[in-house]
Order: sequence, then structure tokens, then C-alpha cells
Amino acid sequence: MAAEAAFSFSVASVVEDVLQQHGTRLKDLDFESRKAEEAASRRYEAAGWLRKMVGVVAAKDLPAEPSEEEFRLGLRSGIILCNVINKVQSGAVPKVVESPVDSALIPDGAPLSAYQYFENVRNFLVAVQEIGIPTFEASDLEQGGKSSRIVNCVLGLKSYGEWKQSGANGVWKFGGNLKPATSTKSFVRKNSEPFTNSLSRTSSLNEKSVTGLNCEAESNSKTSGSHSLSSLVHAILSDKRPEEVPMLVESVLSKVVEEFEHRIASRGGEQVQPKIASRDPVSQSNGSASKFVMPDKKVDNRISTVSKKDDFIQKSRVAEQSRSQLLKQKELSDQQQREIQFIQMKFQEEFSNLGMHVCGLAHAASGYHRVLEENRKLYNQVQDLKGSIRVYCRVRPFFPGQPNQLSTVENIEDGTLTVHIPSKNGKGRKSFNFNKVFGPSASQAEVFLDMQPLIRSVLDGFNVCIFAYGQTGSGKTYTMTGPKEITEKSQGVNYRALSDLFLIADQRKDTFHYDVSVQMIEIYNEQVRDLLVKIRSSSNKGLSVPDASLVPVSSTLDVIELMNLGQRNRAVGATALNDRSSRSHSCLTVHVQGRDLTTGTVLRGCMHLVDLAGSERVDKSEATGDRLKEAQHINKSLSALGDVIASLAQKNSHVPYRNSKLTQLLQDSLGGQAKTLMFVHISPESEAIGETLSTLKFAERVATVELGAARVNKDSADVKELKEQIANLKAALARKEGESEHSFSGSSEKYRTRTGDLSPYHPNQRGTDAGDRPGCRQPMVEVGNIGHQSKSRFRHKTQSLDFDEMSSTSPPWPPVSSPGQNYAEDDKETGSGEWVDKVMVNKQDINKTDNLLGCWESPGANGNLSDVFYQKYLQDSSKMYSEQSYNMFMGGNQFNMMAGSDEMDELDAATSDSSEPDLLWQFNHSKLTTMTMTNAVGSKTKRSIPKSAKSPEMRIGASVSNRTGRHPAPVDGKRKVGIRK
Ligand SMILES: Nc1ncnc2c1ncn2[C@@H]1O[C@H](COP(=O)(O)OP(=O)(O)OP(=O)(O)O)[C@@H](O)[C@H]1O
Repeated sequence: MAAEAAFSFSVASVVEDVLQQHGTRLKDLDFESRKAEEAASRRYEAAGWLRKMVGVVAAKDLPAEPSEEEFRLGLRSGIILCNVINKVQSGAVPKVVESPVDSALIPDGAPLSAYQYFENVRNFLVAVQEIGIPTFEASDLEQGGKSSRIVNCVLGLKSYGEWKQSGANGVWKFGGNLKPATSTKSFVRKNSEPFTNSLSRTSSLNEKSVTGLNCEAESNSKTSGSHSLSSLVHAILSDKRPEEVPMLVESVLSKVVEEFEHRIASRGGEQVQPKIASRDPVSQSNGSASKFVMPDKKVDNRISTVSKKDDFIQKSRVAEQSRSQLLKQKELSDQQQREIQFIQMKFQEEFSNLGMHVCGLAHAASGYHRVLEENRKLYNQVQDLKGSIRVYCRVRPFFPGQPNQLSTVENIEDGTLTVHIPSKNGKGRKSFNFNKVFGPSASQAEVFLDMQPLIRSVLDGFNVCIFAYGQTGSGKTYTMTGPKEITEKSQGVNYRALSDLFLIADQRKDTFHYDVSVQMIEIYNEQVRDLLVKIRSSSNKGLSVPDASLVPVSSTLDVIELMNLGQRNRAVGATALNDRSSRSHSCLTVHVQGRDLTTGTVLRGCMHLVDLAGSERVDKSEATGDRLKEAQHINKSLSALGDVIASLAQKNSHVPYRNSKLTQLLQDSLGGQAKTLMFVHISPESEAIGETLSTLKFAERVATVELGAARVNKDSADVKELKEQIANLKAALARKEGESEHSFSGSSEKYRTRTGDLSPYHPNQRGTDAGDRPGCRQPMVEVGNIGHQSKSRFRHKTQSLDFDEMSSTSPPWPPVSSPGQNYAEDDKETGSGEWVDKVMVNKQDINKTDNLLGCWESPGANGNLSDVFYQKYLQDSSKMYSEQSYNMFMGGNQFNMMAGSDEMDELDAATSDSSEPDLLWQFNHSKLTTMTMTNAVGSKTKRSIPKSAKSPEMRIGASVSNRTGRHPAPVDGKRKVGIRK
């Protein structure tokens, strides 16, 4: 089609253009005027013929000699052309559309109606094409079109008409206005031979080269060679020498080719649609037209292409619109489909979730026990995963109105605490990691929340230990107990733990029966004191210190009462740092025994809640005298705690628990099987940075200790029964032996039963002679302040002595002026049955005796207890009755722990860094035990207590031994518990 378009150019005009561009000589020939003259004469000829043929058309005659413009406009509507062709060949254009308006009146450039334009012109062009007359393009009728081509076409039609009029003999040849004599050029019908050959032409010899040019041009353009072109060529060549002609022709030819190429390229954009038309099956099936589309077809295609294009555009627009609508609808429906699917999926998911929930509920309902058990296991697993020794840290807030509230604690983030270290204590900052860090604003409730799972564990049969560590005034007591005036909100861990226990116990009451009892002890100057000793005023006896240290409790109120008592009893000393400072370790121990109502299984849990004495160094507290000794004891016990923790951390086979009462007390909570939480406290003041750093370093060390998985204390019903049988048998045997060997039988069965039983909560530490009957405080035995039965002379002498009886008749601690009498009174008064234990010193543990003896060493020995010593004294226990020990023994009695501590203090002042006090304690304890028995049999009581008591405790001791001593004044409790709501 590109070629086709190119060939529709007027070859003559192209050649003329080229020739014009080619040389200056054309100008010399006055080419323009000649050309115009030529064109005009041809136009006149055409117009004349048209006038002759059709006359006046559409009320407007075509001028006889029209200008190019007039000629174009006159033919623009196609009416004249159609009429003339119908005259030449009737019916060539069957229907001529008459324009309502004269086309000439339509301003040039104004678009004619598409109908007129296409219909008439198209029909005319199709008709001339049919005949084989050179055509023009419809656009040639518009401004800028080539009127010469229209003229050519009209003259061609004229020639054809004349040929027909002459009878249509022979082959019609288009000759234009060329003189027949000089021009033999003619057209043949398009189908007579291939178009390229359809143009035949003869020329004179001297016109040969130009003819060649014309032939080629004509064969390509399918236009006839024009008269003007021939004349032009003649004019150009007339003055040329023959040898110049080839060069000139060659040059012109190359220019023509160039021009053709250029025009083809410039019209490339118009060829898209015609290209489609060229695929018209008609043209394609036509072998002759396969290379060049026949001129008539081309026109047809061009015109039909335009209308088709419009149609096509229109249709494709509609199609596009409906397609996009369809697409949108499809998209919408897809979207809806997806949404429905999603909802269905969700629904199914929820449905299956619901199903699972229902199943879960059914499962839970059918196996409440199992769920409870699993729950417990999971709970404890979580706890165990957190690590056996958990370390929490709490920062005390500044006191209201305190000057210089610049805290050393720089940042608290999750479990990391960063402290700022002033330059004199080192410099920069240091971070410490703990399981949890509570800032100054943490509430008591928040703090407890993190401990709550541990509390729950006690009811599940685990041993738990929570101890508060930190320098004086850092908030240990605040955390464990609360502030001075305790309200419900400010209650510390102790109260919350107990009330939580009752709450959970109540929740489980359908499946478990729980018995809870508490004891409170204090370790002061390495002496253990019972804090739950009732202090009562008695008219003539002064203070009497009766019965139970292990007290059953059934409500939070009971606990509050007991704690008030304990707090009152607690030794409090003033220091330069904190005038309320407690110089003792206090421990609230809660024993829980739970019996599964369906299986009979017994769970035993025990919880130590320890408020340690201040950890500050002695020099800081500016202590002297008694306070100095207190501080030394405290430091020593805390360093013993450090040693225990260090050896646990290193997984040493030997752990020096015996180096202090504190470590002995906590042994069952530090050595494994228990869940332990250390709660370190720090003060925010910059003056405290030294203590703060050592506290935090210690705490970090503790955090490295792995105790291994905690174990539940559980006895099946069978085991429990068997144990009880053994205990009963042993008791019976002992009684029998006692009856036969001694006339001694001072105690009532009631006492024997009540106090002789060992604690049901510590089966591991119980001797085989211990039953599972409740009522004893085994932990006290562990601590060692209990009157352990030694391999004493008395023991040898009184082999048949019933230990239970013996214990029951032993004077209580703190002692009373008349033990026997008081016991009787106490029994009456308390009547608390098996849960009430007389005094902690009455506890007997034969199994431990050897250890105690073995551990004893002469005062002044440094270092930890060694196995060597243990072996030594175990092999020869009589050594404990060396003169020295005897003297010491004589110097105190079992009730006078504080009196014993006096001696110890003296010794200890020189050996404050050793474990000596422990040894002394062991020693004292042996003495106490012996003394107890002595008292029990009513002999040699007066040999004891050479010293007068310096402290209330000592006075108690003295009063016991002399039975005349004063009673200790009640010590004002550090915390007064009165829950205000
Ligand atoms: N978290 C806290 N929020 C408010 N006040 C606190 C907090 N911690 C401690 N205190 C207050 O700080 C003071 C000292 O606290 P506390 O007696 O508990 O310290 P301590 O470490 O037990 O001292 P000591 O070693 O002498 O027994 C008390 O008045 C207490 O009420």
C-alpha cells in the first residue's frame, strides 16, 4: 500500500519537482510559466468538455476557463463528475446524491457532509477505475489537492467518451490532449494486462531516454505521461549535447527515486488502514494485483477504509465500553465471591473453634480433677522454666521531702537496671540483669502479682522461699510486711500470700482439704527465737511464755493477729542508719498440708518468707558494742548465705549450710527441690551507692544459681498409713521401754501425743520414729535451736526414755518460771490439739544428734565446719564433754539462747569472719539439749546460768534456770498490723 500510495502521486509533478530542484537551467527555460500555461490549457479543455456534457449543474455553471480553485470547487460535490460519467457510460454511477446546497457555496475548507463526499466521489472514482481511467484522490478536491490529477482524470474520461462515440473500435487508448500524431500514449483496461505493463507508449528516438524516465515513472505511478512533462523534458534536453544526456537522466532518475522514497516515508502514517484493505481477499486473490493493488480497488479500499474505520472506531468504542463494563461486573462478582468464600472460611473456622471450645468444656467438666492437675503442672513448669532461684530487684523511692532526690538508678528496662556510679566509687554506669526489676513507683499489689504463682505452688506441695535482701532502710520490711501503718493497699507479701493461700484453698475445697499453720522465728545474733510466743501478763507470775509456735490458721485475720504478735516480739535495734532498723533476720514460715478428698493423697508445702537483716557493712553503721556484735553476726550470716550460694552455683558437692543459722534455716529452700526467690532492695540515694553496688553484685551472683527442678512433697494414702503405723509402733515400744527402765512418767499422754509428733510437713527430715500426725515444727529442728537429743550421758542412762514424753516435759522456750505448771495451764488454755506445739526447743531429732555432735568444735576455730571434725567428734562424742565444753555447758542452758549468745559474742568479736558462731551455736545447743533433759528429770538445774541476763532474752533464760528471773518486757514490734480499709 505504501507503494500504492506513492504511485498515486502525479509522476509528472514529481519529475517536475525534481527537475525544478535539479538545476538552474530549468529556470532559464521559464518552466513555471510554461507549466502553468500547459496546466491551464488542459484544465480549460476538461472544463469545456464537462460543460458540454452536463451543462449547468446544481444551479451553477462550471466556468469555461476556470481557475484551478474554481475547477476544484466545481467538482467538489462529485455531482458533475457522476453525471458526466453516466453520460459517457450510462449507469456507471447508479445513484447520484444531489446536494441541497451548491457545493461551490460551501466555503472552502468547510467539511462537506461525509455522505456527499463519500458517496458521489467514491462512486465516480470507482466507475473511472472500472473503465481504466487514471484516478485522483478524493483529497485532491480539497484545498491543496492536486487539481492536475483531476484534470487528467476528466481528460481521460473525455478520451474514453470520444472513443466510445467513435464506435469503440479497437483498443481504447488514453491520449489526453496530446496530438495523435505525436502521442501514441494510451490506457488499456486494467484487467487486460498487468498494470505495470498497462501503460504502453511509443516515442521518438530522441525522446528515448525521457521516455524511459516517463515509462518508469508512469509504470510506478500509474499515471500517464503528461504533455507538459514531455514538453519539459524536451525543453531540458533540447540544448544538451548527446553525451550530456545520460548523466543528466541518471541524476534526474536518482532524484526522482529519492523523492518517491521520501514521499512514501512521509505518508507512512496514513497507510495503516490501507494496509488492512490490501489484505482484502479480492485483491489478494488477484494474482496480478498481489504486488500492486489495482487503482480502482485502491480507491475503493481507501474510501471504504475510512468509513469502516469510523464504524470500526465506533464499534470498538462500544465494544470497549461494554467490555470494560463486563470486566467491572466480573471483577465485582469475583470480589463478592471472594468475600463470600472468606466469610465461609471464617465461619467454618469459628464453627470448628466453637466445637473445640465445647469439647474443651465437656472435657473440663468431665475431668475436673485432671484439669486441675494439669493446671498445677503447667503452673509449676512455668515457674521452673523461669529458673530455680529467681532474683527480683526493687528500688525504694525517696522519702517525701527528702533533699537531693537525685537517684543513682539511671534506667530500668524489663529486667535490666542501670545505676550511675559517681566518680569516687568508680565511674560511669553499670547494668545488672534480674528476672524482674520494680521501680520506685511499683505498688505492693504489682510486686505481689509476680510472686503469686509461687504462693500457689505451696498449695501444690512445693517448698517455696522468698527472702528480702538489702541494706538497712532499703525497703525489705516494706516489701515483706508493709509500712509502719498497714492498710489493705500497703499490705506486704506476707499478708497477701496468706490471704491468697486461703482463697485458693477455698476454691479447691471440693477436691482438697488444706490445713495451714504458721510460725515466725527470728535469728538474732545467731540465736533462733520463736516470735509467736504469746506474751501475757499474769498477776503473780509476771510474763508467761506458753505454748505454740506453730499455729494453725484458718483465716487472714488469724494471720494478722499472729503477725502482730511476731512483730512485737521481734528484736529491733537502732543504728545510725536507721533507727528502726531490724538487726535480726525474721522468717515467717507457712506450712500447708493438703489432702486430696478423692484419692487420699497428701501434699505438703512449706513457704519461708524471710526478711533479712540489713546487709550493710559494719563500718558504715558506725556500730559499737552490742550493735557492733549484732552487725558482725548479721554480716557473717549473710556471707554464709553468699558462700552457700557460691557453692551451689559451682555445683560443689559440699555446701556449707551449717555456717549460720540462716543458711540452716533456708537449707530446704536453697539446696534444691524448692522454689526460691530473692528480692533484693536498693536505696536510691547516692550516698548508698557502695552498698547498692555490693547488693546488686551479690544478687547477680545469686541469679546464677541453678537449683534444679522443684519437687512436690507428696505421699500417697498408703504410704501415709504405713508411716503412721510405724510411728505408733515405735511410740508404743518407747513407752514400754520407758516404763520398764524408769519410773519417770511425768507427762501426760496428751503432751506426748501433741508434742512428740514431728511435723507432717517435713517427711524428709523426720526420723523414722516420727509419725505423720501434725503438730510439730520440723523446720526448727533443722535450724538447730531445737533441743536435739544427743548421745549424752543422760541418754545412755535413760535409754528407755520416751523422747516424745521427754520433749513434752521439757521446759518451753522462752522459758517460764514453772514449766510443769505452765504446761498444764497452757494445755488447758490452748487446747489446740495436735496442731499446737509446745515449744520449738522440745523438738527431738535423734537422727540429727550425731551431726550436731560431730559439728561441734572448740571455740575459736576458724573456717567452715569440716568433715574432718565431723568424723572426729562423731567417733568420739565424749569429747564434747571435755572440760572446756563442760564449763561452757555450765555457763548456759538451753532456754538461755541469748545468754549463750553473750559468750558467743565475746568469742565472736575476735573471730567475726569465721563460722565460729555456728559452732558455738552447735555447742550451746548441745548444752541446751542436755540441759533440757536434765530439767526434764528435775536434776541439776541450778548449775546453769552463771551470768545474769543483760537483755530481756537473757533475763528469760535466767528466770528459767533460777525460776526467779524477770520476764522480758514486750519488745515493740517494728510493724503494727492493723488493716485499715
Ligand atoms: N517501696 C516503698 N514505697 C514507699 N515507702 C517505702 C518503700 N520501701 C521502703 N519504704 C519506706 O522506707 C523506710 C525503710 O523501709 P524498711 O523499713 O522496709 O527498710 P528495711 O530494708 O526493712 O530496713 P531494715 O533493714 O532496717 O529492716 C520505711 O519508712 C518504709 O515505709
